[in-house]
Amino acid sequence: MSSNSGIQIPSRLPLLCTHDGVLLPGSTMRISVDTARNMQLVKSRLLKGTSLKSTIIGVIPNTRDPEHDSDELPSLHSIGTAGLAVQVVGSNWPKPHYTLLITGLCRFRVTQLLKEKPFPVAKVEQLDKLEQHTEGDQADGELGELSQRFYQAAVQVLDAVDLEERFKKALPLLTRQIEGLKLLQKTRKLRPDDDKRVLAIRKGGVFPGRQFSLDEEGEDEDSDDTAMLEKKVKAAAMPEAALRVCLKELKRLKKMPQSMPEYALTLNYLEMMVELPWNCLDIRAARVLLDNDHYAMEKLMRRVLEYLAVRQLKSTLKGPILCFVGPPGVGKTSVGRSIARTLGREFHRIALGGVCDQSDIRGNCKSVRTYVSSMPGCIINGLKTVGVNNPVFLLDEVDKLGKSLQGDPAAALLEVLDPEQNHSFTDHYLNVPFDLSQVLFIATANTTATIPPALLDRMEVLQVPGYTQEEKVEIAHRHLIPHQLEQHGLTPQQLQIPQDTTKDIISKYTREAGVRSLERKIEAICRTVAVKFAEGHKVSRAELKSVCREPMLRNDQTYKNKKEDSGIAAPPEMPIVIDPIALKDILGPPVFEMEVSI
Ligand SMILES: Nc1ncnc2c1ncn2[C@@H]1O[C@H](COP(=O)(O)OP(=O)(O)OP(=O)(O)O)[C@@H](O)[C@H]1O
Repeated sequence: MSSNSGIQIPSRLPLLCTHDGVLLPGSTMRISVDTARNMQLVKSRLLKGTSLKSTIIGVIPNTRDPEHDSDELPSLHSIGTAGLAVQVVGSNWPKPHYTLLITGLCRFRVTQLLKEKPFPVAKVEQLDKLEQHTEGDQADGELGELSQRFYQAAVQVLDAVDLEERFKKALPLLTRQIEGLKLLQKTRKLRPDDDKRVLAIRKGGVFPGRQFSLDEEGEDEDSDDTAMLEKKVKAAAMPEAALRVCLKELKRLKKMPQSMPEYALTLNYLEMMVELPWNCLDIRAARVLLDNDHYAMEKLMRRVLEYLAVRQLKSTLKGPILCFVGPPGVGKTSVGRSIARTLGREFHRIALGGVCDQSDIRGNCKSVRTYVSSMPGCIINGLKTVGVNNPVFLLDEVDKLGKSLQGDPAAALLEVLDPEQNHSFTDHYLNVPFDLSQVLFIATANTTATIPPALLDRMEVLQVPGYTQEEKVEIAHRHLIPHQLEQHGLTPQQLQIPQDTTKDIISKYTREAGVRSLERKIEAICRTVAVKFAEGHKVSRAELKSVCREPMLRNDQTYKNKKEDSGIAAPPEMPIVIDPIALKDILGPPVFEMEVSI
């Protein structure tokens, strides 16, 4: 390339129109000249000229068939290649023609056609700036290096005179090229949405060794990509050992030129690792989830998270099972449900209240399987319902287990909860062992006083105390009201229950440690309002007013008159705000009076 440096083509060039090939800079081709215009050019320019300049002509593609070449000059392609006529050979057979051997020098653009006859001459602008490709030029450093590498590879192949040796030399180059293309394709498939990084890899090329970064921005994008990958690796909740391997690979990846085939392979590996469902508990995510579901349960949640974290570290842990003890309606069942959701497991509640027969736990006797009444116990039934072997089973009301002549259900439950035995739990109906070791059991009770001591011994009791009035108000507004609105197909834009109304519900209509009655009262309000909305078009406004107070009374008199006169009211105006009068209308007179100290 450096041999071409400094070439300056003349600003006017005679144009040779070709129709059977395109001359490209750097290539040499034979051109057959037989049209009148081209013959004229050869005769008067190439054969008569004596200077080097006279042997440079413009070769321009012209698709027109020479058979139909007329006097009229066809419209010319605007870009052509200046070529050096190295050889001219003439012949009269089968018809007069010349054969030119021409080497392409550089591209040019036709700026003005100066004359058409006897052959076209045009004013041209040189396009390839050959002089830029000289050594030492700052902008050309990488191109120079590229051409150097290309040259060395080409010389290697050139030196291989023996065909077998030539194959041996050329094949690895070709294979590497194909390998690189395949890797690029793979990377593109792997991250179809991330064109930027494919582009960055493509820019890097597939040459071994130093990375040819043609774009500094590309490097920045790569470091962004590895940073992103690092984040994903850390967030993938993989076990410690896997995380260590990933971080090591990531470190290697950062140092690796992306042009190396191994780069794409490592990237592939890491992408795969982050996408695997590691099924590990992300304690931080679990905390957020549990906190979102419940209010004022920090202590209980902290212990639950500790319990889950320890189980995650040691899945074979044969520790006690958790038992939530507290008054009704404080959220014991719903915490159990949230734990299942957090773990991504199925949830099943087994009501133990009133169970007094051990066959309720472990099924009817195998010998009477054919009897109509024979059936599996609640554990196997539960597993059948959820269809997986690792659900969360909530053993509700363990304190209300009974006892009868048919055997002690607590004894059967002991077997279920004992990690030493429950991997081969035998239900009498099935009569084959079933592994319960993957099931996560959580028990609930209102009091520990009536839990059989042997069972209590296997449990870690977590007290769930009742709530204060303020906590109940918060629970109502954060959880109960939004939940009930949703259940009744209502929105906060349709129904609003102010905090003062909630306080009234708590103090005048409920008397409980938990929030179950409070939830029922909110449900009653939602139900009434939902019915009114559903009947909206049939109910008169006056009727509606007797139930709900509407704060946004419209001032539009025509609207009011129209509605009141017709008696066929439009849907209630929004939002409906439940004030003390509306509350009394819906829930009736207060059930409890405020206690006043005298
Ligand atoms: N802290 C809380 N935050 C949000 N919702 C709560 C909270 N405590 C209770 N609830 C809600 O109150 C309702 C009753 O709770 P839940 O049925 O879990 O009570 P429980 O303690 O299991 O009662 P029981 O002992 O009668 O079975 C549920 O809708 C639950 O979501």
